[in-house]
Amino acid sequence: MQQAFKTLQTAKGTLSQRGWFPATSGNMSVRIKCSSLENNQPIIAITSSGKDKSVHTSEDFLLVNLNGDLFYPTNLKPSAETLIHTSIYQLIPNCEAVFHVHTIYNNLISALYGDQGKVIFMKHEMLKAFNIWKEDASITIPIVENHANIPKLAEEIRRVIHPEVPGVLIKNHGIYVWGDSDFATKRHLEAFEFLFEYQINMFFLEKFNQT
Ligand SMILES: CSCCC(=O)C(=O)COP(=O)(O)O
Ligand SMILES: [Zn+2]
Repeated sequence: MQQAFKTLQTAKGTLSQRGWFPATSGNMSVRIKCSSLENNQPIIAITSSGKDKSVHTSEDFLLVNLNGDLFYPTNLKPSAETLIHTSIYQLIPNCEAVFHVHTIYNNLISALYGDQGKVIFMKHEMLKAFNIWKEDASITIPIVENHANIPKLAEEIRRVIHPEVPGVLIKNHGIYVWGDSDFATKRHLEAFEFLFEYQINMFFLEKFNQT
């Protein structure tokens, strides 16, 4: 448990320094290795709800099972989006960590391509960060509508995610990213954000050249 909280704290510090958790947005979780805590059922460590992620406190993380039931410490409130995390762990084999951030670039991409329900990136060296090494490499990231109702949003996400692509965009909200370790999840998130920033800059460059 202590190791999981430490892992989350380190990643939270790194990503918050980049401004990827504005206005208390975002949340993170990792799977707990020693799951003997409650009848061997899978357990995740997840961020508390509504915290300033740039500040470290003793109340930043807690433990829930894959039904989202809180069991340690019981005085804290888990992320409002816990159901999205637990859905991803349930559906994606080998998922060990899930990070969610709201950035300007992932919001712009979701707004630009949301109506198509997906955005495709092709022939970028950065696709190797997703272990795609083919000459004609591409990745298709699903985009779902945002819903204030989290069970409805989680259901939308469950409908589109699959093991080949470790992320899903939520329109005008943010991105959920996962991997088979916290290291892989961070690498996937950085690669997605790189591609989004590239695409938005390319979009405006092309517009500028047309004028
Ligand atoms: C301004 S943040 C709105 C809620 C949200 O989308 C989010 O990612 C943070 O929710 P949490 O309960 O995990 O703090
Ligand atoms: Zn969010």
